[in-house]
Amino acid sequence: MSSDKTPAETAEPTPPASSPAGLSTEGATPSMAQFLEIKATHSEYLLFYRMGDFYELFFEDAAKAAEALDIALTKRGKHQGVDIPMCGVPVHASEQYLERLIRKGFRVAICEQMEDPAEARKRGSKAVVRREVVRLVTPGTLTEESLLEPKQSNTLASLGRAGGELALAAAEMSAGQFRVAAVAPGDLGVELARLSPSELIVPDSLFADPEMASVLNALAGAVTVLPALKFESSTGERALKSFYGVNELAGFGAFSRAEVSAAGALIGYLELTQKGKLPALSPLAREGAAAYMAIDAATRRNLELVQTLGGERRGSFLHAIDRSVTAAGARLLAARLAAPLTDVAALQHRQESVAHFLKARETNEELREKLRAAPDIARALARLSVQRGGPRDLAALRDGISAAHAVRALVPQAPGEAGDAIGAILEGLVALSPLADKLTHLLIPEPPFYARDGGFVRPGAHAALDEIRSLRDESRRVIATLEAKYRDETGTPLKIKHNGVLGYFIEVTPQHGDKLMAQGYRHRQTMGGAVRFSTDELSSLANRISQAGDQALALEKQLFDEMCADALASALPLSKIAESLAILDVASSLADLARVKNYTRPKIDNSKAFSLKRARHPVVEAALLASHTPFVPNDADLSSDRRLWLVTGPNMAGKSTFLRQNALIAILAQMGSFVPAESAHIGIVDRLFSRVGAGDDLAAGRSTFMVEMVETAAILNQATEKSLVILDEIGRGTATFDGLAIAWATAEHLCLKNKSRALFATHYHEMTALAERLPAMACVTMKVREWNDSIVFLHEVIPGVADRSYGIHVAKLAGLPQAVVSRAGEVLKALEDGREGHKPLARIDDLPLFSATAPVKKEQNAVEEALRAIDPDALTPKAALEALYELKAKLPLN
Ligand SMILES: Nc1ncnc2c1ncn2[C@@H]1O[C@H](COP(=O)(O)OP(=O)(O)OP(=O)(O)O)[C@@H](O)[C@H]1O
Repeated sequence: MSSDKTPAETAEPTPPASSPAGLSTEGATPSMAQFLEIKATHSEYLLFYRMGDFYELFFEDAAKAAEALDIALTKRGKHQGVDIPMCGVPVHASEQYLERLIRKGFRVAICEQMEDPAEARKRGSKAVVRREVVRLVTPGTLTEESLLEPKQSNTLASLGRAGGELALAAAEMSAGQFRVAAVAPGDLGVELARLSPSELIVPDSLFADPEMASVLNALAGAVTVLPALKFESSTGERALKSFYGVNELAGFGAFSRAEVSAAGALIGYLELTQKGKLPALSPLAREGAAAYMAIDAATRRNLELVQTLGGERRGSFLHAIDRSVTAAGARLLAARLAAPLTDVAALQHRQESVAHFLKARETNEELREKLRAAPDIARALARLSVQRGGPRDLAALRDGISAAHAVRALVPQAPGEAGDAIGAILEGLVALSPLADKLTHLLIPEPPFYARDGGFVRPGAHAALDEIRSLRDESRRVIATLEAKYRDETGTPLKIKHNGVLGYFIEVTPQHGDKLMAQGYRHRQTMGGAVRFSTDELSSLANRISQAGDQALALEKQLFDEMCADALASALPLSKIAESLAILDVASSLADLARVKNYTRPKIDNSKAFSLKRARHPVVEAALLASHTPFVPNDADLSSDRRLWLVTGPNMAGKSTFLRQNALIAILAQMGSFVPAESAHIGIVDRLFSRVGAGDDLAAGRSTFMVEMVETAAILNQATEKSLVILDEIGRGTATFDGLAIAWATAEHLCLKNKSRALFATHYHEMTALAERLPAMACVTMKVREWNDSIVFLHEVIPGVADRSYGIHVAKLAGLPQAVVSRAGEVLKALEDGREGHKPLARIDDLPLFSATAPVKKEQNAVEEALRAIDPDALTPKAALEALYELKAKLPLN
């Protein structure tokens, strides 16, 4: 058996196995046994098994991968008498296949050949090539450019529990960050929503804990369950100490056992997946509690912070405010959006730098030009640190350092208060000239991705390499001369060619073959249309060429390793440069945003103020701009004596837009950005809640109303005097009186118990009566104008109560059949009269049936018509629910 055959090829027939799962090694050949052993220890991974130029997958792995990748599933040999399913991907194109598998939620173990087949044969003709798993590819441990979204960070998180406490650690492998924080059980969902990890490792004991189920289920495919043993704090402490090469962890801070458990398990997982090639991570930093505005997952989703409800980035809040010019800047902006600060001083610091670049407009524009040229230093460095980098990554460092130089020369030290803020950023832009000089000297301007084929060292940069290369090139010229000489000698139009199997050879058409044979040329191969020969002279020349090529490659590889070592020795200053460039990009892009969109600097303090003048919704404003419609700015003032605003008004009048714009502005302000308003004064918001619109959580088996109530419960249980709460049409999903009662009690609780600043939009006009009993509640409404039996929305928030709901007008605008609109008008009148003391249903009974104004059949047709017009495939769950409401409304009353 050849040492490099697939295990399947050499399997001896034995009784058929009942299933490919749980395969035994009984009767297996040595190479099959090797495969099965490796697979057994990586059963939860798809095993990419290196066979020459391919990664091959067998058994169930092959079936799963072939389906996921849409590639051919074949068979290769038999195991215990049964065909072995097999598929494979070429090594050189494996990244693209990996990407697809990872995106589909698979985890992959890469198993390489650790020696040459020839070496294995030295141990005996039946020896198997040594193979080892060199890496486990999981969503949280990716570094490849093709596997990562440039503008999205990729966080690996770890959840630990010890002594009844929980802690979350998070590492950004591709940016080198590493943090840990204790977390209260009730805040776990919020913290995970902020981190939004690509992968969360949890001990099996926690995973089995029913109290964790709803939080962990929300992360679904991102959760990796590991044995609780891996989370022991003593093991964790050892892992951390050895990772940082220290005797004591105290130098990094005082960590609780839960924190050590989470952080230590994370390092352990990196060791497991990276097989010793550990990334460079910053010293473990402990995050203080309450450093960030708490925003739960539902609020993030409802406010469409980073993606719309339909899953698009375009149309999201982040998309509307992102004017960054580098991928690292975009990631930092997203991180700031995910975690708005609660520290006034830190926010003022951020505001100062935005103000500085807003004032220095010309510098800012030049700065943006320079930043645009800055490559992604952090990700290049991460790849190099786990030995997956290439010359292109070294060039990224070279160009990054030079961009940092250019930026430093451009941005002068700022005067006054901005001085501290700008100074702190510029400090990170260290010169690193020796490294930059070396990389510039050695690398060609645009080197290839991989080092394996060479060709990236600049000609003239290294004398010994130049010499070998010229020898190689010279020999190629000698071959051309040789060809001419042999043509003369033989009088044939022979050619000297090269291929991977024969190397260099002489080729003639068959009619000239005998002539060459007669002249003593050495015959090598006869093909259909050609005969191939060689000579001693050609062989020795070919040898020289190939040796020179090998030598050149080895030398380039050595130079590459040296450059990598130099770069990694400067990993810390390099990540500082990367960080400073990203901070500059964010400051300068927020300044650009403020200038272009006319944003203003909010006053931020620890008061409970929330006062905005002429404020706008960043996303709706941008959308309206596209259709040349002006956005109507609105004020908001939620000071203590009118901290709850009850917003009434017809559908489509702009209530939701108004509610959301206030929440978004609070986030913007606490990101350190300027805000879309004429003036703003915001007292730090500790928690932001938003309950808007209807959305089924069918996957979790909860109805619309249940979701609404769960979210409302979370708000009422957690909102504080410093929180901001947005409630849109609470109670809509149930019977009118129940809904009104719940909305009523919720508003009372919010105003009197939570005492939060709150905006409460409702269609229950009855609730405005609450204003008399709640002095801190104010009633506002959306201004509309009636015109020719129709209404015009003015989108202006004014004090007062909507006098009517105009639902029927809106229905008419939406194209409800005229007969339905008229009938609804009659019913409405009867209901309204009913409020004045008559029995409404009796009054409706008194009305002539629909048939009196329009034939019933016609109305049934209207429902049918509407049904026919619906394309279920094109509807979102929300739109479907709304369509259902509309359909019900179209039914004739009986
Ligand atoms: N301030 C504004 N200026 C200009 N147009 C606006 C403004 N506010 C809202 N609009 C427009 O009105 C549309 C409807 O707004 P919105 O969804 O906020 O209404 P609503 O009162 O919440 O309606 P519903 O009660 O049906 O949810 C928006 O899509 C937008 O185009």
